[in-house]
Amino acid sequence: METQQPALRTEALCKSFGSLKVARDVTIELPRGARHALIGPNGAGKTTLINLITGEMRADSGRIALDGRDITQDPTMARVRYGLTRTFQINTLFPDLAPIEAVTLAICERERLAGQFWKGLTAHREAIDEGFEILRQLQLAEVAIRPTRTLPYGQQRLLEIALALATRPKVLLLDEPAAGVPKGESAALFSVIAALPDDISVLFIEHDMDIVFSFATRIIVMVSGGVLLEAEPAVVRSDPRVREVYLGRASHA
Ligand SMILES: Nc1ncnc2c1ncn2[C@@H]1O[C@H](COP(=O)(O)OP(=O)(O)OP(=O)(O)O)[C@@H](O)[C@H]1O
Repeated sequence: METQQPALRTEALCKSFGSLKVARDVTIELPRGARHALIGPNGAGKTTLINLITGEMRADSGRIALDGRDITQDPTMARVRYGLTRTFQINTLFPDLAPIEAVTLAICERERLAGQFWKGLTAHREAIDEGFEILRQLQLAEVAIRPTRTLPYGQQRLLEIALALATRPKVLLLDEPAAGVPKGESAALFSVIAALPDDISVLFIEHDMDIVFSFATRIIVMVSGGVLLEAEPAVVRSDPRVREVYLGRASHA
């Protein structure tokens, strides 16, 4: 369900490295429940935009609002507390922990950061129950107690999303969530992402156009640090500028 207040809005974000402009007046909106893809050729500025939104990189100018709250000046950890979470292109998991251990730890960390010091077995029980519920959402319940290193890579990527969900995000930024996953398994991974609850808005970077056009409800096309077009998949597919700079050039984004 979309409401008037977007879950995330950036306004005229700019960032330069010396003379190289990597973000040019980037204004985007993510409505509640969005499943938006961010695409563009290599070096277009997609990961940079995610870094600017999370606060890992500071914009030279522009504003960012999460659920109407201006977070432009807030550090990354505060943004996570307000509900803005990301995943990375590379695997950042602990190989010897089981998924339920990793997710439960992430939940306990969230509670600690929120200033609620959990005491006693009941509280831990609640964290474990919540952890199982998250793993169930990501179809990982059956492998909950296996060491992470023994899981197929696609399930490891889902576990990274599970850890992100442990922060209770309103907005989830996924930087190539299927990177490294065999092509035949990406669609299954994206169906799980698409089926996340509607109160989580998702922006994902993905190079595989079949996946993008199957799972994105809208597509933001970036070129040279700027937004070329933001539209529904059918409009993006038939836009001559997109074909020229991007789709017609190569299968790799
Ligand atoms: N810390 C940095 N210092 C200097 N230049 C940088 C830095 N980070 C990114 N860049 C440059 O900014 C531009 C955008 O990079 P970015 O990684 O955001 O592109 P991308 O669209 O995510 O590319 P890819 O699809 O290859 O991941 C590139 O020219 C890159 O070399």
